Amino acid sequence: MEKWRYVTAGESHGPGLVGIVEGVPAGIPLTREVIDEDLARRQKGYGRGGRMSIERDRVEVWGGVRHGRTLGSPVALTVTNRDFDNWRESMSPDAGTPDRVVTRPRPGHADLVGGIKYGHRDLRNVLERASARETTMRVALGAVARAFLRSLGIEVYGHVVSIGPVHAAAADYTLEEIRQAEDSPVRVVDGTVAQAMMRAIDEAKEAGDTLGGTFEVVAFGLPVGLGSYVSWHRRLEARLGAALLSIPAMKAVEVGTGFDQSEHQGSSVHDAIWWERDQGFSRRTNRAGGLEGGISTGMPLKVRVGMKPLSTLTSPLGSFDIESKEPFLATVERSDVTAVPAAVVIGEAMVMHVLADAMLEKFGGDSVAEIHQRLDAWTRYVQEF
Ligand SMILES: Cc1cc2nc3c(=O)[nH]c(=O)nc-3n(C[C@H](O)[C@H](O)[C@H](O)COP(=O)(O)O)c2cc1C
Ligand SMILES: C=C(O[C@@H]1CC(C(=O)O)=C[C@@H](OP(=O)(O)O)[C@H]1O)C(=O)O
Repeated sequence: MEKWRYVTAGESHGPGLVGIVEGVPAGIPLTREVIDEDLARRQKGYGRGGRMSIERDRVEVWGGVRHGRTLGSPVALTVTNRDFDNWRESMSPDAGTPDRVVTRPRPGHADLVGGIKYGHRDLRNVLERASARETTMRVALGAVARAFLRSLGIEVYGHVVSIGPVHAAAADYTLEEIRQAEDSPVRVVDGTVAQAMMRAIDEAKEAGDTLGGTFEVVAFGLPVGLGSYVSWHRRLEARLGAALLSIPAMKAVEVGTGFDQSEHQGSSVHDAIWWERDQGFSRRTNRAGGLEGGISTGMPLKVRVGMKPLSTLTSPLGSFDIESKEPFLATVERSDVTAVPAAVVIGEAMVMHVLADAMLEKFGGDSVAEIHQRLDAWTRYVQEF
């Protein structure tokens, strides 16, 4: 069973989002400011639509934290949807006749298949939860995982690699370099491509279209030995892949130089093993992206994610009304043009949930101090292996 378990609830235009994470060790330094920082990071990014100027995501802590430290009990969080003020009637939980009924499914969104699956003839009942608004709470809970991992010397950050056709140069960035992407409106480390990315976003907007892209998430400071090859569901890349593909609009995950590896010979792909008396075993390259046999190697863990262009287009695409069965051209009032910079922060959160779980699985413990002791003993063992 998973050691780090979390659940979220809440609709996009309802009162807000709720989340609980269970399995959080005691003694982790955690404040509202730390969580709000990641929530604010998720709201940023050139190409977001009107909704982000309405929301000012701030967390409320309902349990699990006292005087800036976790208690070992479940951590319970909420975030208010400010937009709910404009939707009070439509989103009321009380009995009544729904207004603002949606009968025109957007190609590429969950509207049609969700309606068929759940028997909803008002497709608002689908889009309210399929919306990526829900990822706000994954990021809030992910900030709890960040605080836990940070207390053990692990840092997880990401950056945009491409938006539409515009690619940043490939590089093995340090943590400090990746953190600099925060100053970029498109969350890109390579500042030389930022303008071209923003131009591509402007052009897509002008054309009533949308753009996808790719981003990278890197975890620094991981010990050797998280995950396992012994069963399919314990392989760390399988767990990371599932977590990352669970983010709306994510369609591809690559570990290390994954796709490129398939085109080269083994001798130029695998990372040679090195040994030194003081340091023990290490690698001088990291094409594997920090994983071998589903187990962390101690090198930075690197995953890349491919995001599709958003489906709500202002330039219309063909669809049929589910009531009248009349064809129509799907159009909208409000949507993001691209959300790749925001998706980076959601990707970080999903990686951190997986890593928090893997750390608990390997090192157990009810308090951070206890886990620290086990991690230190393990690190000594690995050095001497
Ligand atoms: C941060 C973020 C923002 C998004 N914003 C929009 C949006 O404004 N309009 C839209 O149509 N889809 C948006 N999406 C994508 C949809 O939520 C997603 O396409 C939909 O849930 C269907 O799921 P699928 O694409 O995985 O099949 C966004 C996704 C993310 C991660
Ligand atoms: C609200 C968020 O993203 C939303 C995700 C989304 C979608 O269809 O996924 C559609 C848009 O919402 P709306 O229809 O209200 O304009 C985005 O703004 C958020 O990220 O917090």
